[in-house]
Amino acid sequence: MGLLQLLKSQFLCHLIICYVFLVSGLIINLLQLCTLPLWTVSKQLARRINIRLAYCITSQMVAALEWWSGTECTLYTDPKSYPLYGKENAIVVLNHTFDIDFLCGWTFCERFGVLGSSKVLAKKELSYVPVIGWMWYFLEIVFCKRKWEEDRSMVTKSLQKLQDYPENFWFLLYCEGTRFTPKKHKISMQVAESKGLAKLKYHLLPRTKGFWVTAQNLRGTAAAVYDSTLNFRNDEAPTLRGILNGKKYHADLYVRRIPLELVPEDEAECAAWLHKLYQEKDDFQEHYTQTGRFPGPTVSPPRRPWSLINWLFWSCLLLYPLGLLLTQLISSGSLLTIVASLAVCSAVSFGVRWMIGQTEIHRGSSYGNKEVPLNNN
Ligand SMILES: CCCCC/C=C\C/C=C\CCCCCCCC(=O)SCCNC(=O)CCNC(=O)[C@H](O)C(C)(C)COP(=O)(O)OP(=O)(O)OC[C@H]1O[C@@H](n2cnc3c(N)ncnc32)[C@H](O)[C@@H]1OP(=O)(O)O
Ligand SMILES: CCCCCCCCCCCCCCCCCC(=O)OC[C@@H](O)COP(=O)(O)O
Repeated sequence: MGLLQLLKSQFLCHLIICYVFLVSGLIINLLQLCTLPLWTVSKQLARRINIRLAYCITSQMVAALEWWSGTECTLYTDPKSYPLYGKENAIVVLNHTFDIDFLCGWTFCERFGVLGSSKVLAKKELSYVPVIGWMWYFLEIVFCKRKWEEDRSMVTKSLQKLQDYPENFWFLLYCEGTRFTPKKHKISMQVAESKGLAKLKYHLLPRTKGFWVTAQNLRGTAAAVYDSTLNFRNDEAPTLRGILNGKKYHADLYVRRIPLELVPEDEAECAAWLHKLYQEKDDFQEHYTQTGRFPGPTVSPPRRPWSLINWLFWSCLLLYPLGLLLTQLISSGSLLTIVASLAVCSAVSFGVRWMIGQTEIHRGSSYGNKEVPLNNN
């Protein structure tokens, strides 16, 4: 293990990175709160400011992946579609298989200049996560309870609000609705069988309602669906803890650009279209398993310096007062202040561990885990 690698694996380094992330995140959340009065005066200006503030948070995590861990991201795509990425609004359909698939998504957003503005149909529970979840309120992220009857009108309203969004965005949909586990896969394949649908080997059965409502409400706003299939080389199982430890992964992403006009408007036809899309995605994953690559030509969109610059900025801003504080603390020699400081460090460490836990599949929800009574007619 090299010296740099040894340094990256040190708990103290992680604590410093997490301190910068947490404190800068809370400061940005506060600044976002201060933009509230602006929404009534100039909604578009408030949105543009919030896009930039959100970028300051999410790009720190992207910087950890790109610059700290040095993870490589390769894109497999049609060269004719490539120039359009980042220049139009799009609905992104991505497999939900890895702890950090969302972070790879963010990384591609960063490379195409849409990181601050990108959106997702996210489960309501994530809105309570400090920093990220609070930031999402101001980004007009669409939340769902994963109960269609309750979600229908709220999701529709939130999507309609995006029709006059001032900057290009990608709207991410994990149609599987939850992350892949063998148990959830087994249950969803029982549902597939009962519906007479072909079985999938690498994906859960997609939930079609969210996709249909998104396609319907973003027609005329989004130009295309980006069908995206992600995998990692050498059977890597990447985690956020691995990224913090400086572990380098190799992400491969296959993207097909499908004009939104090709997605049927009728709900049942749209559902059938999505099921067929997932069967194709499954074939791509099979191809990857057999050959170690996706079909078609590759490009490696270059990493941009902005995520690193932003990270260095916040580190300098927040580590200087921390250094001063620690020096004063040690020179004061007061046992009480030292104990209080250790308690604050433990709180930061505990808080961040809890947040990292949100990204771990083995701590995932029970959604899709329960056997459903099947109608085999
Ligand atoms: C490559 C570039 C990447 C770009 C990235 C861009 C942007 C990045 C931005 C942000 C990144 C942040 C990342 C954060 C990630 C957070 C993501 C999440 O929180 S995922 C979870 C929430 N999202 C979803 O669930 C979306 C998909 N779900 C749906 O669309 C659902 O339909 C719904 C709208 C949520 C409603 O949920 P509900 O449970 O009520 O679903 P349904 O009505 O569809 O379910 C009933 C239906 O399904 C059948 N059924 C029953 N059991 C199963 C099963 N196990 N599997 C599949 N289907 C099942 C059941 O028979 C019913 O069928 P029918 O409709 O025919 O009656
Ligand atoms: C600079 C780097 C510092 C890193 C240290 C701090 C890390 C803090 C990380 C907080 C990240 C919070 C964002 C969580 C996004 C999780 C996305 C996700 O994958 O959600 C799962 C849902 O889709 C489905 O849920 P399940 O039904 O599978 O359950």
